[in-house]
This record gives sequence, structure tokens and C-alpha cells, in this order.
Amino acid sequence: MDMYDAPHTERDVEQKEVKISARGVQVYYGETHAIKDVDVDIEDNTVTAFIGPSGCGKSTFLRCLNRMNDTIDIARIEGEILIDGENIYDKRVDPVQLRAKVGMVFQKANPFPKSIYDNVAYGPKIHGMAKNKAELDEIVEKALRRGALWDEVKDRLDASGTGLSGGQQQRLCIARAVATEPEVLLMDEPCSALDPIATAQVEELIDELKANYSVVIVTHSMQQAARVSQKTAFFHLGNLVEFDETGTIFTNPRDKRTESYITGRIG
Ligand SMILES: Nc1ncnc2c1ncn2[C@@H]1O[C@H](COP(=O)(O)OP(=O)(O)OP(=O)(O)O)[C@@H](O)[C@H]1O
Repeated sequence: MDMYDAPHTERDVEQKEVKISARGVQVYYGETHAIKDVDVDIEDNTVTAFIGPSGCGKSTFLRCLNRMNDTIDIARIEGEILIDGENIYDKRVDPVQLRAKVGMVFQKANPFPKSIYDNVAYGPKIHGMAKNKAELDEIVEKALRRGALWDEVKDRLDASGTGLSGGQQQRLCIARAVATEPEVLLMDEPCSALDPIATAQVEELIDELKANYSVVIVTHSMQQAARVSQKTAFFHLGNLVEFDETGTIFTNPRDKRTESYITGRIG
């Protein structure tokens, strides 16, 4: 085979814009050095998976991306994280505004004990996104559609969010997160409490969300990382060991530690 017959190569992989740039990030919890000098560029319109053995720092690093670690007294962060070129740790950045731009979905669905409508309307209300009820209705409908939940709840928007099934609650939390028009969505093991059918629905939704957001997902399931992500970062003992196309990480990793993890020898 000569070069003209060469199969599609990496050059054909579409280059997306960098949304988040981390440089020299260190995180300490008291004496524990949880994240060690991490550099990474996370792209827009891409699902990026963080994988690695328990305690390797995946959630810690995820929480750095919307300053959720600020809420942990003993946590100390060094280095720079830029979103659209702006350092999110700059003193002028308001963490509340930042978290509207960088939404988060947690392991366990945590709807407020309020109606489905109010769960989604809450963020847009506090951020003054709607001038009147009609505009708020529109925002709520759009967010519930983005959360792939609208058809299931449109006739019972006044019912309590906590009365939905686990999978529906998680999609409600995704709808709540997208209602404030974020640009980045962070998901910390969003399917770990869901059954296989609800997991498949949420995974399908994650795939759709990448059209509008940069999505970063922490997962313990390598199958899930392989199914939903285009880029994968492998963490080990606080180090970002390898970051590449998901296909490369799972079929041709460069580092022995990555190989051991994906073949089940560590973790
Ligand atoms: N709030 C905290 N206070 C003190 N230490 C913490 C805190 N959160 C995490 N750590 C420590 O930081 C390290 C990284 O933890 P982290 O939860 O980020 O790992 P992880 O890869 O997400 O783990 P898992 O897969 O088990 O959720 C661990 O040593 C953990 O014990």
C-alpha cells in the first residue's frame, strides 16, 4: 500500500476549539497532594471522559473546573484554569456566575423538593434571564427538551421533581443545569445510580449535548467512556498520565499504567 492508499489518519480528525485550558494545576487537601501538575486542553463540542482508579483525583480535578473545591475548607489550588482564555481563579470572577456558565450534574440526582417547573426555572429566575412568565415558560420548555424529558413531563409540570423515576430525575437535573445557558457541562458519574435503560437514555442525551456544550464526564465504566466520549484522560495517583482520542486510549495507549488499567490489571 503506498501513501495514497493510506487509510484515514489522525489528520482527518476534526480539530475543535479549545474551551478549557489547565496549566500546572495542583490541588492539596491539607497534606494530601490530590492533583499533581496537570496540564490539559479540553475542547468545545466534545465529550471528554476522565477515567482512572478510585482516589486518583478525577472528581477533584472536575470540581476545579467550576470552583466547587472553593466550598471545601482544606482544599488549596495552584496553577491556572482558563475558560475561553479567562482565568476562572481570577479575583474578579464571581463563582456564582461561573457555575451558571459551567454547569454540574452529580452522581446522585438531587432535584429540589419543588415542582418540575420550579426545578428548571430556579436558575433562570435568580440570573434574571426572563422578563415575564411567557419567557420563563419558554426557557423551561427548551431546557426540558434539551434534557430529553419534555414529552414525559409536559402534562405534569406542577408535580414534584422528587416523584420522578431515578433516570427522569437525572434528566431533570441535566435540564436544570442547561437552563442557565451554560457553555460547559460537568458530570460526576451521572449514571452510577441508574439502571441500564435509564443509563442508555442519559448516554444518548450526553451524545446530543455535545452539539451545544463542552461536556466533561467522570466515569468508572470504561464501556461508558468508550461509548460516549471522543477524548479520554486517564488519571493515576493525582497525575494525568495520558490524554488522547478515546479510541487511542482504549486500543493503543502509550503508557503502561493506562494499559494496565484498561486491561483490568489496576483499579
Ligand atoms: N473533601 C476532601 N477532603 C480531603 N481529602 C479529599 C477530599 N476529597 C477528596 N480527597 C482525597 O483526594 C484524593 C482524590 O480524590 P477524588 O475523590 O478526587 O478521586 P476520584 O478519582 O474521583 O475517586 P473515586 O473514583 O473513588 O470517586 C483522594 O486521596 C481523596 O481521599
